[in-house]
Amino acid sequence: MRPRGPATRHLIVTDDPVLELRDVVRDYPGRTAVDGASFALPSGGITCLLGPSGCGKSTLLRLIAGLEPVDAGEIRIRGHAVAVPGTTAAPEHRGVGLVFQDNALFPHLNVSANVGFGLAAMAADARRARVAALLDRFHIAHLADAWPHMLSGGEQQRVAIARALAREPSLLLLDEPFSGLDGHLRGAVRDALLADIRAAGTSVLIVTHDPEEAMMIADNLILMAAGRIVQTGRPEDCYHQPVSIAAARLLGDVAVIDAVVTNGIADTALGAVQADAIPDGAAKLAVRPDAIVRSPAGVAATVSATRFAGHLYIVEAFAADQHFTIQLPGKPPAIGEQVTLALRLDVRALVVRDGD
Ligand SMILES: Nc1ncnc2c1ncn2[C@@H]1O[C@H](COP(=O)(O)OP(=O)(O)OP(=O)(O)O)[C@@H](O)[C@H]1O
Repeated sequence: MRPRGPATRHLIVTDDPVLELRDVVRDYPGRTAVDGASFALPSGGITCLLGPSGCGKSTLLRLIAGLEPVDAGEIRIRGHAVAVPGTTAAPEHRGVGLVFQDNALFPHLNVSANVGFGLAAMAADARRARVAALLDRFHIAHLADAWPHMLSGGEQQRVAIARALAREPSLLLLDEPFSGLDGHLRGAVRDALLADIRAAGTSVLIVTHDPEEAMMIADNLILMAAGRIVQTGRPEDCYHQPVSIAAARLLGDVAVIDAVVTNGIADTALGAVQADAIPDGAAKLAVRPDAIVRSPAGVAATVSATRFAGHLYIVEAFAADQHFTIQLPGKPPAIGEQVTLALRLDVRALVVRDGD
């Protein structure tokens, strides 16, 4: 097990959080899957938990759902402690709804019975009304009497989400809910489903490893790497103001440029930027690829490769012994051609001390 670092608290919104994790740890033999996770989730809205494969996202979701115990720390839902070491409230007592990738409907129950499954304690009339309202909300009323094996993947998903919302949970947990959707329909199907989920007013935590999707659908992001929460916040803030180069990489391509900091200015081959609070000496500048542009007053660079990426070209170039990957719209330069490159004047850059 790794020594634990100092706990960092990530709070997206502090008042009335639906979910709060404090220094949560989950150890498996030989590895710590969740390593001191702390964050709070606001009531309402969609939050995406994003990170590369194996970083601990599903484990964290299982801890929140109550399918596994925590080894250290605490989980609170609507202010109630539901997990501390040695005590794990059962999933059905947490007020969370959970939908896994495979949707896992009960094969021997029709759609209505699947959706109403958790409502056995309700009077029959009230149960029928709740189920009917959910079938309407998720546009599956016409499938009320169908069996799970008769449904498409998208229909099964709607049934699974309606079922998870039947008991009006405080929090809906979705594990990679869109991974099974077909490419060109994916966006439309996803957006329609999310609109229906938003209309239900439940707070939603979605696990995904797709950064573009996460930024598109989330009100807030939780970025995770190697068992740790590395940053939380609004997608725009996480994208433009990453806390580290590793955090920046979780959301997309990053160009890392050598810099030398002197008196709060980081100087690079492509221009200088402000670098307050960074000590003098060698540093790295991290920018999004669109922050490097062709400019007549720029530094001469030699193009070594170009790749077509649909709406733009990815161009590799060398200047001052450094390699740059940039994005250019329109006709690309030829291999071997000289281009002049500079940092965009309004560049938003992360400057870190070399080695950080
Ligand atoms: N029950 C378990 N026993 C032992 N190790 C486990 C167990 N479950 C997960 N792990 C390990 O813990 C780490 C985190 O796994 P987890 O499934 O939470 O990651 P993930 O981010 O959800 O990955 P993916 O995106 O690939 O689903 C992985 O290295 C995994 O092999």
